[in-house]
Amino acid sequence: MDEEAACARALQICCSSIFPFTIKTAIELRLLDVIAEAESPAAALYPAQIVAQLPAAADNPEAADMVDRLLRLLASYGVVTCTTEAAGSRKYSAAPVTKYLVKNGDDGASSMANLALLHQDRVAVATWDQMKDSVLHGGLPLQNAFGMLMFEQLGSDARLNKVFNDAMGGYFVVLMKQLLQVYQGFDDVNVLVDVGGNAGGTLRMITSERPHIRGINFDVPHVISQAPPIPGQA
Ligand SMILES: C[S@@+](CC[C@H](N)C(=O)[O-])C[C@H]1O[C@@H](n2cnc3c(N)ncnc32)[C@H](O)[C@@H]1O
Repeated sequence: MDEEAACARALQICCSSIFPFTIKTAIELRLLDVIAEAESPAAALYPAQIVAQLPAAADNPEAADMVDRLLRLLASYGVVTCTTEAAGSRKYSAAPVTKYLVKNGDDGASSMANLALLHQDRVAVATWDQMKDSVLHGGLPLQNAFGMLMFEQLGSDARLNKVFNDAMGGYFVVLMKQLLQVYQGFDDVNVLVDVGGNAGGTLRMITSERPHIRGINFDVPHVISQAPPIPGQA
């Protein structure tokens, strides 16, 4: 790596927290949903067209300009595709990654968007802030920040519990769909216990594909009390 590349890399590293918070903002504003739902997959939208379609009305006259800047950054990471016209205006369209990050895709649960919201949640940010003191003085960062372990914290904070369960309930669908297409190991299983199975989504997918299996979801009370029943299971 030459000196100029090393310097540019160091600058990128120092600014790297900007990207996950831009993703969080794009997901919260549903920018990616608007882009992904454009008339055809190849359709590209100007920032002003995207802002006009946001579920929450924007009264900031600079909203389109800000969205343009957010999306330029996301385009540099391949989250969306950016095309620049001769006059300098930019248009945005979906990239292969976009569908995994929309909240309202064809299959609402098949999204990793809620995982990004969990990892960029204010509790996560406050936890990372404790990392240095954890290294120097011991204790887990979350425990040092909030005085309790993660699953105790989830049991005492209904908002955070929902953020966590929504995150678990989205990304695994994407992964399990792919796994169930290739994995044959469930064929000879009669009873399957998912320890730490959260709301039972993984078990639901497995037992609907392999109906001969009796599934038992095992998790902590504040998760099980919110978990929907699994059709066909006792
Ligand atoms: C990282 S999540 C994984 C969820 C799910 N298996 C998945 O892959 O999406 C860990 C799960 O373990 C559960 N858990 C934590 N401590 C537990 C305990 N002592 N007994 C049962 N479940 C527990 C949590 O409530 C949470 O749902």
